[in-house]
Amino acid sequence: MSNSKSSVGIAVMGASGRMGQMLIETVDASDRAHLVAVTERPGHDWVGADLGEAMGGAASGVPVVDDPLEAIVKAQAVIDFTSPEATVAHAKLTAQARAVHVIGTTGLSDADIEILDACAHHACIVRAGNMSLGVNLLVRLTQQVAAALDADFDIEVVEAHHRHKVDAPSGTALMLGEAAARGRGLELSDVKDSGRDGITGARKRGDIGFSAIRGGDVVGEHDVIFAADGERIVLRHLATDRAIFSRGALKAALWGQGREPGHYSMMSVLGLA
Ligand SMILES: NC(=O)C1=CN([C@@H]2O[C@H](COP(=O)(O)OP(=O)(O)OC[C@H]3O[C@@H](n4cnc5c(N)ncnc54)[C@H](OP(=O)(O)O)[C@@H]3O)[C@@H](O)[C@H]2O)C=CC1
Ligand SMILES: O=C(O)C1=N[C@H](C(=O)O)C[C@H](O)C1
Repeated sequence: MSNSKSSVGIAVMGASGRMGQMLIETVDASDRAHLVAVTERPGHDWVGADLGEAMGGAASGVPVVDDPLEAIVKAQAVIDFTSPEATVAHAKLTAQARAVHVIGTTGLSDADIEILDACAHHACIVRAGNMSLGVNLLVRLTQQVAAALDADFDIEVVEAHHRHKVDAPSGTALMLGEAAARGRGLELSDVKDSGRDGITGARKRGDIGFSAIRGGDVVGEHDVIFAADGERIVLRHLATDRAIFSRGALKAALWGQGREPGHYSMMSVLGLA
């Protein structure tokens, strides 16, 4: 764990979560950042414990707190993979503290995103439904392929995740669908077809369909299918290790230092914008 003058102080929200624990490992292994604070939901078993001991190791000297403000005021960057409700509450505080807020949380509503837009007038927010290099490159490729093909090619986004995931379509699937719609010069909301069940009628030409599979420990799999008569193109990303997301999030936290307030995506961080 680095703690030199140039090292960036990071707060991780939702420390006990699948991503929370991965983020803590990634920050600990970095020579450009160090952990200054971690939070958990009020009432969680870990609150009040030493983080290292709560994770089953040696004492780390970092307590798990349930007051987000207590964590945010110590940090130069806040990394947040929690729930939509918690993330919106955290954004109001990071805006006041002028801390960089890296948001990986998915399932945010349009109203939530409007609040984040307002907070981004005061602080740098980097938000993406997927922080991996591979998926962000796939987003770019999806837009290009969609732009090259007409509506004779039906576009379907199929995603698979572990049994604990609570939102669908995944944040990544929505990024891919938005990229496909953009490639065709359309708004996704005008052509989105999600959650087919029962007598749905035939597929509408030009629609972008979404299907979600949930099971086991699947980290995250996404296919963008372009299906025409007689041929199919499939663009695919397979995540096998959550470290791809935490490495991306830490990169965003470092990129955000000294950055003008604004609501940025990983495309900017990765130089793909
Ligand atoms: N953008 C990306 O690259 C990625 C995004 N994600 C997204 O990140 C989010 C989290 O995923 P995952 O780690 O699998 O989920 P988990 O449920 O494992 O983790 C979420 C954690 O946040 C905690 N939490 C909830 N509310 C609060 C609060 N108010 N204050 C502090 N902590 C809180 C939860 O506690 P408790 O369980 O007690 O409620 C839990 O420990 C999801 O939205 C997921 O889709 C995931 C991977 C990659
Ligand atoms: O909940 C997850 O696990 C993941 N969520 C993100 C999403 O909704 O796309 C990113 C990744 O696929 C894992």
